[in-house]
Amino acid sequence: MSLMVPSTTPAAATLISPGRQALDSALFHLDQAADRLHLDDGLRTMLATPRRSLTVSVPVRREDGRMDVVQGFRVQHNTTRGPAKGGIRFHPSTDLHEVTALAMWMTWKCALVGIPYGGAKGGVSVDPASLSTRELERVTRRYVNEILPIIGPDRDIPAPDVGTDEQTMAWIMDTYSVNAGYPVPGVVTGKPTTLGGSLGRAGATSRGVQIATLKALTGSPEGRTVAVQGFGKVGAPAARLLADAGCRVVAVSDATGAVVDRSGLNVEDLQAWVRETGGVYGYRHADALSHEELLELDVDVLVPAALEGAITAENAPRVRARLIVEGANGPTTPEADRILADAGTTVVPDILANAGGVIVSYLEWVQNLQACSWSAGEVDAKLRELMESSFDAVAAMSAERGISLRQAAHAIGVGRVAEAHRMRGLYP
Ligand SMILES: NC(=O)C1=CN([C@@H]2O[C@H](COP(=O)(O)OP(=O)(O)OC[C@H]3O[C@@H](n4cnc5c(N)ncnc54)[C@H](OP(=O)(O)O)[C@@H]3O)[C@@H](O)[C@H]2O)C=CC1
Ligand SMILES: O=C(O)CCC(=O)C(=O)O
Repeated sequence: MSLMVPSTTPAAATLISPGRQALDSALFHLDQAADRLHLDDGLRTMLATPRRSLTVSVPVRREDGRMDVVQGFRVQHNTTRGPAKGGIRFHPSTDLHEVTALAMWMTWKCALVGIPYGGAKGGVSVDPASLSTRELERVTRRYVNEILPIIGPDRDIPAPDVGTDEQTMAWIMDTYSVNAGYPVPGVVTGKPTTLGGSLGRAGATSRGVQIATLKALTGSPEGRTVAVQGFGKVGAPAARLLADAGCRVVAVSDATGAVVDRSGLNVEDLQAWVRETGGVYGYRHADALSHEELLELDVDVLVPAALEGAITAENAPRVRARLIVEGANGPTTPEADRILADAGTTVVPDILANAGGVIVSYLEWVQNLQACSWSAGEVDAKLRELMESSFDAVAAMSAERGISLRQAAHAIGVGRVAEAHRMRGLYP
């Protein structure tokens, strides 16, 4: 049984919303893994269907007194291996399909790296840049109040994603705790360290991207050229860490534009420019290029670290990077994957490459539950161990079975969740 039919032409893809395309991709990869694992139709359907999906209306009182209403979502895709876990995204194009896809990827990711969680994701269809800090706080608190009955340290633990940050997590912790009547730091991860956040969480996803890149690059990273799409919480520290490891970061982009310097960007200086001006656009010490050109640069490594659907059937034939390390979730469509595989390009898939964030979220949650705190070195050592062992398991299966790293990662992640279903007897 096939769970879906992916759109096969670029023209067809443009008729479908980005969220629906992301969900189609997620279902396509599940389908492939289910075939490989010989899962029966009932189990396949269970794994394709979210356990719980909540859509809420979030009224926002604007500074000028107007009242807007935006949509919010929390999808718990699976809770068979443990409480649901996953970030909260604030973005204007977020919809239920996108959040469902992202929640499903969280399930496989947590299973793949062996942490005791299911998968979830949340989102609010709002542009955070268009709101004042007070409006943002009101949206966050109201959204959390609406999803309150289904979250909690034993149920579902949110974290940052696109458009949210440590401050958002602090408001979530506070809103939940005020309702509970006592402080509940373990309800959310990615908090400021003053509220029980873990050392190392802020850069954890990027550190994982660095570890995955260094594992995937055969030979020394020295002088290897890198382009990074997205210069936010994942992309900017990833660029910096890859430069620290000896790579030459030649181009980065954000929503404002893209910049290139073949002799190597000074990432720290560029971060200072972004803090000052709000984006990479106009950076003095580099040339401008288009968003599309960045993805097609002749570089050793491309790190997509923005949104889904960046590399498609349309632009994949022009992608020249030999290695793609997916900092973002779902940046490569299944059609693009096939084109890249035929061209001999290695893709380290999202559920492996960007797992550093949820790994350190898990470490933060464990510290919260035990009321203790670990040093930055302890956290980094555990992160490194889990990233490297997960990478090795995926690479070994890929080599053994002659399948892509993405297919191997999904076979392991989906296989572990399917096995947990069988053991619990949820599927008699
Ligand atoms: N934060 C985390 O811990 C984790 C995040 N991820 C994934 O990583 C990705 C990025 O998340 P995160 O860094 O947290 O999000 P942020 O909101 O911090 O950053 C997103 C970045 O993408 C940029 N961007 C948006 N649209 C484009 C575009 N068309 N071209 C180039 N850049 C663009 C934004 O630019 P601008 O600032 O100008 O809007 C911003 O620099 C997402 O896919 C997320 O799901 C995965 C695992 C964990
Ligand atoms: O840290 C977490 O719990 C989740 C991070 C996340 O949203 C992701 O890995 O996509």
